[in-house]
Amino acid sequence: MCESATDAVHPRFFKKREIHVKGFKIALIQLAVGPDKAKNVASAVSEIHKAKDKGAQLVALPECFNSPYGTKYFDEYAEEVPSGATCRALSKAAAEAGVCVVGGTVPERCGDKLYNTCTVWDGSGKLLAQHRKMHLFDIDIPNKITFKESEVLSAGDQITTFEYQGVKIGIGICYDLRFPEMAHLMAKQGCSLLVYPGAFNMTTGPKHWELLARARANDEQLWVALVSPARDPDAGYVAWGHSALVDPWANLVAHLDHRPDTLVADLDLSLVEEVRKQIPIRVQRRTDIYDTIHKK
Ligand SMILES: NC(=O)CCC(=O)C(=O)O
Repeated sequence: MCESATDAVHPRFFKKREIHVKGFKIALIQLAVGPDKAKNVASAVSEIHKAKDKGAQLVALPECFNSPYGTKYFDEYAEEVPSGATCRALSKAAAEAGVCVVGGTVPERCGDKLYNTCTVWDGSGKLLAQHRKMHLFDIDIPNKITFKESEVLSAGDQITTFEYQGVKIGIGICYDLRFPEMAHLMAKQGCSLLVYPGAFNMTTGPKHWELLARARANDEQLWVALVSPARDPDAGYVAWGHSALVDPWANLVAHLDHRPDTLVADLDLSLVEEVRKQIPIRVQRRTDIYDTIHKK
């Protein structure tokens, strides 16, 4: 029952799949996604186990990892959360591997509505959190990309944060990344890391994907992880790829290119406090002024 462009890499970037700083080890799985749902889920499960073998404590999958991304697919691939086959596979994988799984997203069916939903499973396979994409991807860039999730999906209305092994983590889904207010609310709930399963495209990906991750990290002084599907040039919607990790100083510390791969990184969570202490914007906000003007 349900409730509720180009691949050019800027010279300043360094490409590295494994970094070693102290803290919390995460794996971002840039999965190859195709039309075969069972195959998509099986390869996600297999990658979760491989990531565990590399020491990951949290493993994250991309947006729409069990289905091609496109409005015409959502109804056919949709499942109830948490009773559907994909959720059951994620729960089992999380329990068997003993890791937290941020389960990318799946099209969720709830009554007569569909949502784009991320589920989060703890190391015993228990559902820790469920986030329904709050900002639907409705854009129209003539001769480039027109997409209207709202034709078939309903929007979520909740901020989603959870705690795992002492780390407070927030979840947004793809287009949610464009909304600083949402990241701000998650930071206010104590998050040190925001994870965004996402699938930007070949028009907005090169322009905004990394920029937005660095902007959110800089605004909120926390870690930001973006997890994309791998690029399939023959798909109806071609994902940008480039899963990425940004630190609380807004450095792009690691990223992938467009191919199937896994980024494993050890997050130094002490950087969150370091940057917040050294650049104390959190206590310097003039909410007295903003609120007054806002009310006029
Ligand atoms: N799946 C999405 O929400 C795509 C968002 C996107 O590409 C963007 O530019 O924003």
